[in-house]
Amino acid sequence: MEHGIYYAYWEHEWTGDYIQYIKKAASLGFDILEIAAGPLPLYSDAQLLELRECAKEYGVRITVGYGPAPENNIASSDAGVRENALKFYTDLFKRMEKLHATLIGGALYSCWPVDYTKTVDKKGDVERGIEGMAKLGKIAAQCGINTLGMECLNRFENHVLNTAKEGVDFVKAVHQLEGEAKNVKVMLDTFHMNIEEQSIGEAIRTAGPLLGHFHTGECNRMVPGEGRIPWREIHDALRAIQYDGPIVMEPFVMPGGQIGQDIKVWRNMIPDISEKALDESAKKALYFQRYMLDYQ
Ligand SMILES: O=C(CO)[C@@H](O)[C@H](O)[C@H](O)CO
Ligand SMILES: [Mn+2]
Repeated sequence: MEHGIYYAYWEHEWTGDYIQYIKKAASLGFDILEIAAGPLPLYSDAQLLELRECAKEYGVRITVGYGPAPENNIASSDAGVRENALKFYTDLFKRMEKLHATLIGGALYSCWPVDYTKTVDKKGDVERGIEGMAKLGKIAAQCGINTLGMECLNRFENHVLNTAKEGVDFVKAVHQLEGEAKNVKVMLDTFHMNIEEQSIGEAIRTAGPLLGHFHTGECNRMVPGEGRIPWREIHDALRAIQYDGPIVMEPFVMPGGQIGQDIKVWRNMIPDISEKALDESAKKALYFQRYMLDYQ
């Protein structure tokens, strides 16, 4: 199985020197580096090529994560915003094709984190989300993107998909609407499942063959192995459904910047947050994750 890490572990902003993080991921033994989509629209073709070649040289696969800004909400009740989102993703998918990146995950069906000072229209957001993802899936397929992970998030961050069951119903509705959008898949994250699911193992089994991407982290978003997430149960469920997609750890252990604000980290989660300590902790977590989750 391929194991990865989200670059944001080391950062305070939704951007960074991805070349440096490809090298770091490789040196720590990861197969995948997940990057944030946000900065990619500002990259020149030369920069995209440089990133692609660096990943190739270091044997690291690039996957993409995105917490959509409100103006890129494909399910907005405002038709102008939906139009803008369609343009944004169409351009992003072309950039991903240049990067040879075939997977993107997150709340692509909505925006993130949701502004709950406004009244929520769940039914409307789900319906417009299905229509939007049917369009995006088809466009992404033309760019060689085989996975658009519909991340099921906890209630405090989004209201559209909170459970694996909601994710499955949503994805099936997208497939029914657009046969060429089979790349729209369910994405689960152990941190969110811990809050919303009655059984984490059952949630994974519910997603079954529709599961396309998987994030890991402890209940408080520390690296895998430092908390009380039921890793054995997860192993058994992933084996039962024969999941062979990526497993990307997404730890957040430091406050500060937009990342600290969006993830709501208000304290150092570990005593030493030096780069060296973070690297060692990631390496140990990778060893733990391979040991716990790889199955025969
Ligand atoms: O789990 C989460 C958010 O809680 C992430 O996967 C998020 O969607 C991503 O950080 C956006 O880049
Ligand atoms: Mn996640």
